Amino acid sequence: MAYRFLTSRVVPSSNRLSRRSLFIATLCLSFTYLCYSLLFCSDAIMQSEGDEPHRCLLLHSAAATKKLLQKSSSYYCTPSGAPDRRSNSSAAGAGAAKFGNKKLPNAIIVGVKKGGTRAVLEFIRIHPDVRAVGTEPHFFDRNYDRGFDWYRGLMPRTLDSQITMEKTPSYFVTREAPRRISSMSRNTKLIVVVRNPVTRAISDYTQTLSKKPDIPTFEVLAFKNKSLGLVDTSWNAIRIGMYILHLENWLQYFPLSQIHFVSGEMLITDPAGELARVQDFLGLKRIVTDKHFYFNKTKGFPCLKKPESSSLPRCLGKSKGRTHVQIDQEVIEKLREFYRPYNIKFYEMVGHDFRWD
Ligand SMILES: Nc1ncnc2c1ncn2[C@@H]1O[C@H](COP(=O)(O)OS(=O)(=O)O)[C@@H](OP(=O)(O)O)[C@H]1O
Repeated sequence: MAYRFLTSRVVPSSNRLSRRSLFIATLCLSFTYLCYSLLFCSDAIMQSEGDEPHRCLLLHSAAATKKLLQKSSSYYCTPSGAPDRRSNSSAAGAGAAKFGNKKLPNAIIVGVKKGGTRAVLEFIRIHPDVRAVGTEPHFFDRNYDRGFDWYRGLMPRTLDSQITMEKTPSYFVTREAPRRISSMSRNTKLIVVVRNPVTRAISDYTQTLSKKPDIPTFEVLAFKNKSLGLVDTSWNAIRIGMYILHLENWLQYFPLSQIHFVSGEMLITDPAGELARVQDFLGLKRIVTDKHFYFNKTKGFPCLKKPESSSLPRCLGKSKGRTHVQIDQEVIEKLREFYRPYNIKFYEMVGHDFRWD
């Protein structure tokens, strides 16, 4: 049909060879465009506060809430670049998208920033009994005034048997977050992905530097007085890693048994092992296993073998696994010393030695 259309309208009937060439050229152009669209949208599995915004989604968003809603329900892109409105990729997820109800989350990944929170959410959401918001709602820190109906509206539809999840890493260090979450439900399950606080701080700084190249050096920001070893605990990149202090605040509202700690280091070396424990904690059947992961040598991280019913990308985006800024060994040693007593108290409290020292 297309060939006939072109031959009858565009090219004079006498020139058969050039008509055929024109038709082939049109086909090639369309195919190139299709490939480009696929590549353009295949940059990252996921977006978050720390990630670059999803380019396809930005094209389709206007007002803030609408954008968040679209982003949260649109994680992958269709080949044309239009958002694919699936919150989850599983068949059960697709069913729930039509028939379920929006519910407040049963489980929240509350921290920590740069701990590996995106990896945990993306890995757990391949479970058919889990559905999650793609982006960070920041409800319990920045958007609390919008109310629970607004928050619920961001959630994907779920069947009764499914768990609703979100992740916002800044909750862990937000003073009001534990009280607010417990007022939503005292049964909310909390997941905290923790990582060596020194590496975490460097990761945090590397991310900020990528957005604001003019900031002072890590060393200048980290110390009030370096020769005296006086660390600046008012700098967020340092403060976030004092895990025990933040945890004490959570423990005023939630029992320890309701908080699960994921090792950010083990998440990279043994993602299946960490995910097995997350599934146990959430009361889920162990469906996400080592069969779902492979180690991507180029990326240097575990990636998903195949997001179900999609052939789209399998590794996290470029903002995950950045090359860190080089920091003097002496600075690293001083920070290790600084964190040691906090780490030890944290290990004692949670009953697990994360071996950061
Ligand atoms: N599978 C896989 N792929 C890529 N990256 C992985 C993975 N597992 C854990 N990580 C580590 O996650 C770190 C980013 O943490 P978050 O996702 O919590 O960051 S953020 O707070 O949402 O910005 C990120 O930190 P950096 O390496 O410093 O970039 C990663 O080390």
